Parts: sequence; C-alpha cells; structure tokens
Amino acid sequence: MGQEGGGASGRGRCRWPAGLGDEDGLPVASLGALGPWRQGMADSAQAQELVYLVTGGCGFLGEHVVRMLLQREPRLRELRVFDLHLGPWLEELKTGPVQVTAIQGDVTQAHEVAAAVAGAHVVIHTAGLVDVFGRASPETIREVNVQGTQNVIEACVQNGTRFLVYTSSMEVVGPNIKGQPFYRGNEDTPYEAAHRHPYPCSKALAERLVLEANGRKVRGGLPLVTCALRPTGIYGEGHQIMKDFYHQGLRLGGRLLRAIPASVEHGRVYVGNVAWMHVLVARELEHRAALMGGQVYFCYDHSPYKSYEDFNMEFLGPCGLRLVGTHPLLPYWLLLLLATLNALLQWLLRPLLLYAPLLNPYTLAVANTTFSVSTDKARRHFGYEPLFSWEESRARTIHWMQAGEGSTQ
Ligand SMILES: NC(=O)C1=CN([C@@H]2O[C@H](COP(=O)(O)OP(=O)(O)OC[C@H]3O[C@@H](n4cnc5c(N)ncnc54)[C@H](O)[C@@H]3O)[C@@H](O)[C@H]2O)C=CC1
Ligand SMILES: C[C@H](CCCC(C)(C)O)[C@H]1CC[C@H]2[C@@H]3[C@H](O)CC4=CC(=O)CC[C@]4(C)[C@H]3CC[C@]12C
Repeated sequence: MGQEGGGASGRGRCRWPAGLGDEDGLPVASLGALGPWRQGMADSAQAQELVYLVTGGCGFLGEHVVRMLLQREPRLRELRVFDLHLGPWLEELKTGPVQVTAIQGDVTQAHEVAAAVAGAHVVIHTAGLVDVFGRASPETIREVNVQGTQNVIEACVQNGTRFLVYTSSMEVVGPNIKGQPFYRGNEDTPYEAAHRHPYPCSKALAERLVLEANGRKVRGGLPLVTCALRPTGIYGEGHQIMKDFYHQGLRLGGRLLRAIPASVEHGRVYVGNVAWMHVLVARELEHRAALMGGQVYFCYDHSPYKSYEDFNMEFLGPCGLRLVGTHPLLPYWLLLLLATLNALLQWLLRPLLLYAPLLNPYTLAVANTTFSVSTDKARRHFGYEPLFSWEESRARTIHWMQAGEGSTQ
C-alpha cells in the first residue's frame, strides 16, 4: 500500500531500498458520532488483552507515549518499555493494574529486539538516534535508525506481530538541501525531498522500510499493517534543547540574541499530542488496515505558526528571558561563517574531544528555512483531534520549565 497522493514523499537523494508504489484513491474514513477516544473509553468494559511494545520508551517522546498508553488504552494488559537506557521513573508505573515490563536492550541487536517483540500485538517504534549536531558518526546513526528499524520489522514478521507504528520525522521531507520553503504543506504537497545529512537520510530510509513492509505476511499468514507518523519539531515537558536555550540565555544575562528572521515559519507540535496520535493510530490500525496501512501522517495540533526562536519565547519569556532584536543581530553570511567554523573545529578537535555546538551549517539551514504543515489527514483517516489545546500545551511546558532547576521565577 502506498502513500495517499504522490506529494511530499521523503524520496530524496539518500540511497533507497527497492521502490514502493504510490497508490491512491483510498476511501475517506467515516467515524460516526463517536471519535476514537470515546470509542476507546466505551471499550473499557472489554478484557485487558493487548500487549504493546514501545521502543525508545524512555526518551523524550517515548515516555509520553508510555504514560499516554497507560492512561488511554483500556485494552492494555502488558506494556513493554524497551530502551538502551531505562529511566528510574518506570518503577512507579509498575504498581498499576497494567503489567509494565522494562527491557534494557539495543535495537541494533536483532536477537534482543526479537525477544522483546515475541508475543506483542502492537509495536510503537520511537527509538532512534536524534543527532543533527555531529555527536555520533553517520555509520552509528544509520545503524540505529535504519538497521534498528529493519530489526523491528523482521521481529514483527517472525513473531506474528501485526501492527507496527513508526515515529518518522518531518525531516524525511525537508527542509531540503536547496533550502526551499515548505509553507503549510500537507502529505500530498509536491516538494523535492533531497538530503545529505545522515539524520534525515536515515529517517527517510527507515520510513521507506516500514512502509514497504506493509502487507508482508507475518508468522501465521496474516498481513503486517504499518504506518509512519511524521512529527514536526516536538516541544513540551522533557524537551532538552529548550533547556539548553534557557541555560544559554541565563549565561547571556537573561537575553537571547535573535539569529533567524521572524518571518521564517516553523512547524511545532506538543509532545502530548504527538503521543496521543501514536496511541490512536496504534488502536485504529486494526480496524482501518485497508485505509491506514502504508500511510504517512504529519503530526499536528493547534500550536501557532512562528519562527523557531519566537516560538521558544512562548516558554522562555515566562521564565524570565527576553529575545533581543526584531531583526537578526548578525547578517546571515556571518552566521554561516560561524557555523562553518564550528564544523571545522568539530572535525579538528574530534581526536581530542567532542565539540558539538547547536550552531552548524545543517542546523542553521533548518532553522532558517520555512517548514510548516497544515493538514487534516489524521482527522479524516482515524478521527484525530489534538488532546491538548495550545493554551494547555503552553501552560504545561512553562510549568515544566519553571519547575526545573535554575528558573528565574
Ligand atoms: N525531537 C523531535 O523534535 C523529533 C523527534 N522525532 C523522532 O521521534 C523519536 C523520538 O525522539 P526523541 O524522543 O526526541 O529522542 P530521544 O533521544 O529523547 O529518545 C530516543 C530514545 O531512543 C533510545 N535509543 C537510542 N538508541 C537506541 C538503541 N540503539 N536501542 C534502543 N533504544 C535506543 C534512547 O535511549 C532514547 O531513550 C525519534 O525516532 C526521532 O527521530 C521526529 C520528529 C521530531
Ligand atoms: C538547534 C536548531 C536551532 C539553532 C539555531 C541557532 C543556532 C541559530 O540558534 C533547531 C532549529 C530547528 C530544529 C530541528 C527541527 O525542529 C526539526 C527536527 C526534527 C527531528 O526529527 C529531530 C530534531 C530536529 C532536527 C530539530 C533539531 C534542532 C533544530 C535544528
């Protein structure tokens, strides 16, 4: 099953596995009066029968997915949380009615993945190496993001697990190496997805593998049903880069210096809504396999369209920081020079230490290119509505920022 339409497909200049057809013309879902959330609640009288596995379940997004499943998936019997590094917070979840099983493991190790998948009904694969700062080698990024995903797919096939949800990324589409804007586009918007950086290349390859696996026969003979969710820049409780900006601002005496024009628009989405979308997709894949199998969905909510820096100020402002300048304080050519110097320094210092600042040519290009989405595909296909309003998402993020150490309030 291919993507709906033939638009922003993520087929770029990375090396792709064998082709996947782009089928179209799928029927639009009719959800009736009850949205899936309320259907789920109505299901609560049903037996707790399902086993879910969340890879990367101790990461920023993964933790929210884990907590959301426990709150909003009444059919859950066992929740397996698989991660390279297990969080201590998992312990408190083990006292509830659902069996929470913590599995310390590595997605690059096929046998560890296979053991974790055995007996699971649904796999939500969020584990990944999110590195656009040059901390890890391209080979490691590829190993974790591409080979790790291949291992998850094979484990599903071998074990008879039928439902696989993959956390992809907007980066599969863009911004591309030409810096072309993607302004409020949707899953079908034509866009040349051309990448060179290892992170978007790896996410695009992995997404392709997941979509191609849709329809493969799993053990027992039934077809695997897969789909991919593409979050834009996620924010919310646990967002490390937001904390990094906060500390940078504190070091600069409570100020951040505008580097990017306010007119460059960035898509952002609240982590609770991204988690909610994963839970809904996982639930609905079973009932709407023909419609949703092999599909991609951007993750979206009611967060406002703003530049990366102006958006961050929605949270950093109430924590006592201010953004200086209505225009970038440094000309773009100078920023690019600094970014290039950073990349050179990183390369020179590599034998001695890891130098990985936020500013490099890639992050500058991403921050400086409009990329925002406007779509309702998730609502049409599986009745998604954001669980958290913008006001609530903002309040929760501010609360988390202020509760952290070093808050100025
Ligand atoms: N943070 C963002 O803005 C966006 C993230 N994404 C995707 O969402 C997913 C989650 O990202 P975040 O939560 O932000 O990252 P994160 O780094 O907080 O979480 C990733 C988790 O995967 C685990 N992991 C890494 N390598 C592993 C391995 N070899 N085996 C097992 N577990 C491993 C890490 O320990 C971590 O807990 C990733 O796949 C990422 O590509 C997509 C779009 C935007
Ligand atoms: C760190 C960048 C901002 C620095 C700009 C500077 C140095 C001038 O102040 C971030 C700008 C955009 C971010 C990325 C974007 O949100 C999309 C992403 C999707 C993912 O799948 C992973 C994370 C990221 C690449 C995200 C990373 C940080 C930025 C590049």
